[in-house]
Amino acid sequence: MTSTIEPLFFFESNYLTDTKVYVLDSVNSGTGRTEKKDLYHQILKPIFELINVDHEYIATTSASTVSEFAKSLDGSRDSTVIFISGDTSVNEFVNNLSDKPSAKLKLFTFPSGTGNSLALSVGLTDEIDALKKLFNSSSKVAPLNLYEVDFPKGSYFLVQDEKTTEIEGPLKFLVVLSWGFHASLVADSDTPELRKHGIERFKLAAFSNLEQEQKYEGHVKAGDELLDGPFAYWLLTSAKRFEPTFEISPKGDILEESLYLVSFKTEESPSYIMDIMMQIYNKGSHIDNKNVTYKKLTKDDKIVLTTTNSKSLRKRRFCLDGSIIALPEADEHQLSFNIAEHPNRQFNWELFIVF
Ligand SMILES: Nc1ncnc2c1ncn2[C@@H]1O[C@H](COP(=O)(O)OP(=O)(O)OP(=O)(O)O)[C@@H](O)[C@H]1O
Repeated sequence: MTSTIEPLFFFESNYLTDTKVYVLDSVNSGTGRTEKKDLYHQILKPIFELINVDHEYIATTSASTVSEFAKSLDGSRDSTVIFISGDTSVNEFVNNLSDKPSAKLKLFTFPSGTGNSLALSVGLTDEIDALKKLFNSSSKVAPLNLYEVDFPKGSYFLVQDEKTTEIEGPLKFLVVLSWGFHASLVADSDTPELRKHGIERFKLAAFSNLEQEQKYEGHVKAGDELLDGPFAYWLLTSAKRFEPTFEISPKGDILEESLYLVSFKTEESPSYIMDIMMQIYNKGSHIDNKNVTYKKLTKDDKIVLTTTNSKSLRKRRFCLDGSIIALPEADEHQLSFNIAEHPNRQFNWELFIVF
């Protein structure tokens, strides 16, 4: 009898020549594009022309370009999609792939958004560093793990506090699903005014949230543990860091099929949230704080979150890789999460990350 051991990742040098190549430039990501700050036109296009990389360039023109592009992929060929974006655009792409075709999809992510947790998680820390990796013959490819969340019926996307699309089925996330303080600051920072500040927008929104009580009532069953709220902070993540120095999950490894629950309860003290945020910035030392829950969850763990007293909009907003989702107006809700058996699949597509 023979047995084979599948490697976690393999070296890959031919994704620019052997697959159909797309460059998806999400032009609103980060602080946007200007004539002087335009990675594709200034750097990538001239190099691709020089070395004859046949590719299709798509620049977003609206909030639906990413999803329309994902829906348009027909799966007739394996493809490589190079994202010049942040995490939200990658999430929108994955969640809008069509359920008919089947092919392999390799994703390469330039860290061109605000948070860039996915790119950071595979060591792509800045655009120039990522550019070197894109052309490096010893780049690696690994399965891109996706996690599933089932929102209550009637939940909807919220863009700049306005209701947009209603959610029709379970959604995938790649790096983070949050509630509480984290979701609130991401939601509140999504205004044209704050977006001009780049990564600082999260800090500005964080300070205004710190002036309000952070009390999100409910409980979570995570594996063999039942944790009672009210929570100030609550999230599930596969990533190690959300920003270069914001080490939310020091034991996290995006290449593993696992999530970490990071949460802490509401306290009376005026400074407890800031103190824990500083510990996160201090090499993730919050995981040693007895008030912080830090728990690894794998595919055998059932995760169910119940929210209570959650009628007010601020209490029922969630962040899905940067997108904001609101639950319908009701006192109580249940959300379930799933770590699948083959987490790098969306319908019949097989997804990989290049780094
Ligand atoms: N021309 C456009 N008009 C309106 N919305 C756009 C346009 N281009 C992109 N978008 C949307 O803007 C968002 C950009 O999110 P993305 O994650 O790429 O960047 P970010 O928010 O700066 O980074 P991060 O998610 O890492 O914090 C996506 O929802 C995308 O669909």
